[in-house]
Amino acid sequence: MTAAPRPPHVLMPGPYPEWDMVPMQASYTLLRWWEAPDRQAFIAEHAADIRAVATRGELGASAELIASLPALELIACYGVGTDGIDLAACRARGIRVTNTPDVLNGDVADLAVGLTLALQRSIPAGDRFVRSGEWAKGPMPLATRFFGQRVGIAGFGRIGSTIARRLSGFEMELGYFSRTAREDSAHRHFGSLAAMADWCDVLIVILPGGEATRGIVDAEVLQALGPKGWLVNVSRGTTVDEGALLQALEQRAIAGAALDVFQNEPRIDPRFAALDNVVLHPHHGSGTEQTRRAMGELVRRNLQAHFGGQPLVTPVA
Ligand SMILES: NC(=O)c1ccc[n+]([C@@H]2O[C@H](COP(=O)([O-])OP(=O)(O)OC[C@H]3O[C@@H](n4cnc5c(N)ncnc54)[C@H](O)[C@@H]3O)[C@@H](O)[C@H]2O)c1
Ligand SMILES: O=C(O)[C@H](O)CO
Repeated sequence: MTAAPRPPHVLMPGPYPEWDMVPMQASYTLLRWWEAPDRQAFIAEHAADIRAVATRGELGASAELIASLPALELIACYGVGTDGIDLAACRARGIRVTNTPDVLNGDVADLAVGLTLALQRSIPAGDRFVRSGEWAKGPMPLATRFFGQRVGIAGFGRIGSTIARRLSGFEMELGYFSRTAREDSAHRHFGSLAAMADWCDVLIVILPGGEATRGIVDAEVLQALGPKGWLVNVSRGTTVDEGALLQALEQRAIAGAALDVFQNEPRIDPRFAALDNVVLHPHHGSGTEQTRRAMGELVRRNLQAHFGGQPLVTPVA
């Protein structure tokens, strides 16, 4: 009697929600790397068997990890941003990569709009004002009107265009920054981020991370945004020059910022917490149960397609 084939070995740098772990465990030999006391020894022990890595956006897959896995065929990312995965190393070896696009557009767009509202209408500050009893001493300072502003969206892809659709209900004048103008959009196109920052009241950043966009929101862009301008970043911490941003916030060279993403997450620069012109959020753009379930399902469909010899559902490479 021939032995049943072994379920493919899948390395997980970090866990997924239980509702994903249970079905994945039933189909694959899951290697729980985050639980290994000696991570290097763990890889050395299992490297020859590992055919897939099921990672998360913030955990990625480094060139070093990829090089240490000779049997690797697929990296499936739970998240749309693949800047943490060394795509060049994957392409060089024909390793396929998948992500979870589209299913999270609505949630990330909602958060971008919510953060902008929270920032300009001082919603977290209002909550603190009521809780602390300050209200009994007098009214809260006036906030800034949200509707009817000029909003510039940097990165006009799946999520950026969803943000634009959400904002059209708030009577905004919209512009977007991208390398080429989109024929399917009537909004104002900017080929220069600084020019858009100069034009808009609110700059929402939803570009991919990675080398091409590193520090693209720099001191010049912040200066163009100016003391009445607001920054909202739901992209990656790397797209903003954080030193320049902290200085601009501390000196009120911009009005304020709402940030879902930071450099050095989750141990962010403590200077942010001392500011009263920021709204801070823990990288939770897609963080609803509905969307996380859809993301997990898409990861599993990609793994299933790969090991079933079918075309990948959402390939990146
Ligand atoms: N905060 C969160 O929790 C969260 C959640 C999901 C996605 N994200 C981030 O949002 C990013 C965008 O996601 P998406 O699905 O909309 O991606 P997308 O690929 O559909 O859109 C990105 C857009 O940016 C443009 N672009 C890329 N490089 C550029 C450059 N150098 N200059 C100008 N434009 C450039 C692309 O042409 C594209 O139109 C992801 O890569 C991820 O980093 C964050
Ligand atoms: O890119 C994404 O989907 C989120 O930021 C999580 O990595």
